[in-house]
Amino acid sequence: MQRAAHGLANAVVRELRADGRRIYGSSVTVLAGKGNNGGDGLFAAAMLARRGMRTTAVLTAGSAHPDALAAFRAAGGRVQPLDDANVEELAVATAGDDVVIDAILGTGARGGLNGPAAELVAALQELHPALVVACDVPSGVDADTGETHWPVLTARLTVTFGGAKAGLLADPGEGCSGRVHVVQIGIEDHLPSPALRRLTVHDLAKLLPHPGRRAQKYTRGVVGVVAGSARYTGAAALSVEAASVSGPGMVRYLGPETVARQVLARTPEAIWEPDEPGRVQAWLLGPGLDGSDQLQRAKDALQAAYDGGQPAVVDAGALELLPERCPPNWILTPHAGELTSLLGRSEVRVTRDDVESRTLHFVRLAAEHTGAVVLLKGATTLIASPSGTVFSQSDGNPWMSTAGSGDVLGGILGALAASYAASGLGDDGPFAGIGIGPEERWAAVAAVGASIHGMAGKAASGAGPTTAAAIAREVPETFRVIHKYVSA
Ligand SMILES: NC(=O)C1=CN([C@@H]2O[C@H](COP(=O)(O)OP(=O)(O)OC[C@H]3O[C@@H](n4cnc5c(N)ncnc54)[C@H](OP(=O)(O)O)[C@@H]3O)[C@@H](O)[C@H]2O)[C@H](O)CC1
Ligand SMILES: [K+]
Repeated sequence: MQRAAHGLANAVVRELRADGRRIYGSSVTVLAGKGNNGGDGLFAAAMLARRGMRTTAVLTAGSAHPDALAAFRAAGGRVQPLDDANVEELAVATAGDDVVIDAILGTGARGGLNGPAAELVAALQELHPALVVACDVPSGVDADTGETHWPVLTARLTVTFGGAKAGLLADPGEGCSGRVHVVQIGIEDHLPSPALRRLTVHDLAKLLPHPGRRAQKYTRGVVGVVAGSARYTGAAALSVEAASVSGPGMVRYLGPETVARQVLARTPEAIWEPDEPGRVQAWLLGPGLDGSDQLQRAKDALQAAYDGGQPAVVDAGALELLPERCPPNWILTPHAGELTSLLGRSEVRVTRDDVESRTLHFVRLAAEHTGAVVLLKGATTLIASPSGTVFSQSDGNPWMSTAGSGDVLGGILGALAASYAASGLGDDGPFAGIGIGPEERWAAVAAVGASIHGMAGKAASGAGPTTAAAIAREVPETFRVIHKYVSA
C-alpha cells in the first residue's frame, strides 16, 4: 500500500508541476472510500500534506482505512465526513481545489456509487475540477470489464497498481480514465496474465514484416480486394490505395471496369482482375459493396479463401456473407452496429447501446460464436481472438471518425494479412518472440493493423480535421516511425 501511495503522490506532484503549479500551498482533496482504495488515497494525501499541500479528506463511507486515516491526520490533513446534508457544500469546495484524488472505489467495487457519494461525484462531474487523478481505477468503472456504473468522475490521469487493468483498456472505462500510469508495487509476478493486451510501438517494431534480400511479389504477399461499386467507388479506391502502401507484393482489384478505372488512376500499381483472379495469399472483402455482381464476387472470393485456407479481412457488406463458422485466420471488422447484426446471427439480441456499454464482453462473444478474429472499431479498438485473448489498441484520435477511414483500415489489414500469410506466423517468428501464442497470432496481426491505422490517423490529423485519403498517405511514414524502434 505504501508503494502504491508513493506512486500516486508522485504522479500528482508531476502533474501539478507539468501544469506549472507550485506544490507548496496548492490544495488537494481526496475522496476516500472505506477500503484499501481509500487507504491508498489517504496515505498518498498524507505524503502530499508533508510536502506542504493543503489537504482535505472527504470520507465517503463514514469510515476509512484506520492506519491510513491516522497517517493522514498525523500529517495535518483535514477530515470531512460526507453526509446527506453537506454534499452540495463539499462538492463546491472540492471542485475549487487544485487536485481531486478519486479513491472511493477500486477493484473491490460491486457496481457503482450510491447515496451521498454518488451525489457528490455527479455534482463534481458537472463542476469540472481542474485536475482529477483516479486511484487505481475511476470509481464506478469495473476494473475487469471497463463497464461503467454512472456517475463516474472522469479523470485526466489514472494511477493504477501492478498492471494496467482491463477496465482501463476497454470502453467505456478507457474513456473515463485519461492517461494511465502504472505503478509497480512488487506483486507483478503474482498477478494473473492480463486479460487484455496492448501492443506497444516496440512490439510493432518487432512484428512488422521486413522483406529479405531475395524478396519478390509472392514472398511479400499478394492481396485480393473485392470492394466498391458504381455507387461507392471511393471505398474501392481508398482500400486499394491503403493496401498498396502497407507493404504487400501486389494488390489485385476485383470489381466493375468503371470502378477499376478510378482505382488504377489512384493506384496504378494495382492489377485489375476482370475475370478469374490470379493467385492471392489473402483477401479484403466488403468495403463499399453494392449490387449483385460485387456481392457475387465477394461470395466467390470468400469461398476460395475458405477452401484454400487463406486469411480474409471481412468488412461491411461482406459480413452478411459469412459461413456459420469462420476459419480462425479470418478477421471481421464490424463497428458496434454491425456487431449487433453479427451477434444476431447466433440469436444474441442486443442493441448498439448494449454493445457500446459492454465492448469487451460482446467482442469476445462474437469471436467465440463466429470462430473468427473480431476487431470492434471504436475510440478504443478491441480485437478478440476465438481463443478468448483480447488486444486493445487506442492509437488514433476522434478526428479519424470520417468517411472512408474504415476502408483504409481494411486495406491496411488486407495487406498485412497477405504479408504474414507469405512470411508465416510460426513459432520461430517474431510473434512467438513476444509471447504471442499460435491461437492469438491472427488477432495480433489485426492489432498491428489497428495500431498502424491509428498512428497514421493521428499523424494525418495533428489536432485537426483529416480525411481517409490523408490517413492512407501517412501509412508509409508510420512504418518508418515504427522502424526507428527496431534497434531500441
Ligand atoms: N493487488 C492490488 O492491485 C492492490 C490494490 N490495492 C488497493 O486496494 C484496492 C482494492 O481494495 P478493496 O478494499 O478490496 O476494495 P475497494 O477499496 O475497491 O472498495 C472498498 C469497499 O467498498 C465497498 N463497496 C463495494 N462496492 C461498493 C459500492 N458500489 N458502493 C459503496 N461501497 C462499495 C466494499 O465493502 P463492503 O463491506 O461493502 O463489501 C469494498 O470492500 C485497489 O483498488 C487498490 O487501490 C492495494 O493498495 C495494493 C495492492
Ligand atoms: K478509485
